[in-house]
Amino acid sequence: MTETLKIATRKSPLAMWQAEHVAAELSRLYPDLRVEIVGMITRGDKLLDSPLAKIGGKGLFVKELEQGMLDGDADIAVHSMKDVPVEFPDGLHLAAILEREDPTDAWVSSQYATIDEVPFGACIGTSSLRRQCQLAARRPDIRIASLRGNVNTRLRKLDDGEFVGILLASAGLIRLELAERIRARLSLEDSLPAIGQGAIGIECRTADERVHQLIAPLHHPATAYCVLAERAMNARLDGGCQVPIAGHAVLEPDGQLYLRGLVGLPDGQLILRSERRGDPANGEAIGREVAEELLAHGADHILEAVREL
Ligand SMILES: NCc1[nH]cc(CCC(=O)O)c1CC(=O)O
Repeated sequence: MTETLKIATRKSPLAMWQAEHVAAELSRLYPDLRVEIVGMITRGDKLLDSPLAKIGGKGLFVKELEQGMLDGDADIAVHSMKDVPVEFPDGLHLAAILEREDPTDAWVSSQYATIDEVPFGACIGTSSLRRQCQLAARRPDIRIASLRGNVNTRLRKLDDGEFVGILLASAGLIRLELAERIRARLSLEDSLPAIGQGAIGIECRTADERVHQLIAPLHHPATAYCVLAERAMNARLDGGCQVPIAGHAVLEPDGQLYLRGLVGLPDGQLILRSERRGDPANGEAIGREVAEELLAHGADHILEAVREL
């Protein structure tokens, strides 16, 4: 009998692309394996227009996929690491992290090549408090309007003329072959990315040895060191829901892991930053240290204030 592996995924175009990417990699590695994609509609997809922070955060996009794996309807779930909650349910874990795509935030606009060219008081679309906070710090005059929906919906709202430009993850645009819409990639100094941005993760049953062996070659250790450091920082900050937290790690040419973290007020009036370098093997400790320093400078007060908004 042919061996089968079932991939659970959300049905948004980006999620489907990511699941198909993993399916293609697995088929290339194992020509005899039958790979099936099981598209699921999550509560988060149904509630796309409500403020996510108020209805339970990002976990809403993964619960159905996790139940599918626990019930045996699927073997793995493919996620954007940015959207994977800190905790996993009993019986499931994160088993592989793929090589990271461009981690930057992208400026998308038909009118202005850079944000610096945007006229005083114009309106830019983003629903990310993290992007909003860093943008407002640079350009306090700019009006920021909420922008929800999948990548294609957001681009349509831009084209409808609601905004002079919008901010999106470069990785999503590149994967959907929309890279030509990127007018500028924001530097890590101007817009520190979200934890896990640009990386894809594979979740599976903790006890499933067969699946672990199948997906092991997709794991990219350098990306994993960085993403696990970012996630350790996020876990210590308790940044589960939609909060203005940024964190990005890189491996430097000398082999050191370099993690930068940021917590800010959504209006950009206050931004706390911290950074650390160290051995990638200690990435999670580095993440906790960056979080501790942010907390020592008052990050907990910022996060508490934001949760009450
Ligand atoms: N929050 C939705 C989401 N989750 C992952 C990506 C982009 C791809 C990635 O970061 O891996 C996006 C879209 C966006 O923020 O523009």
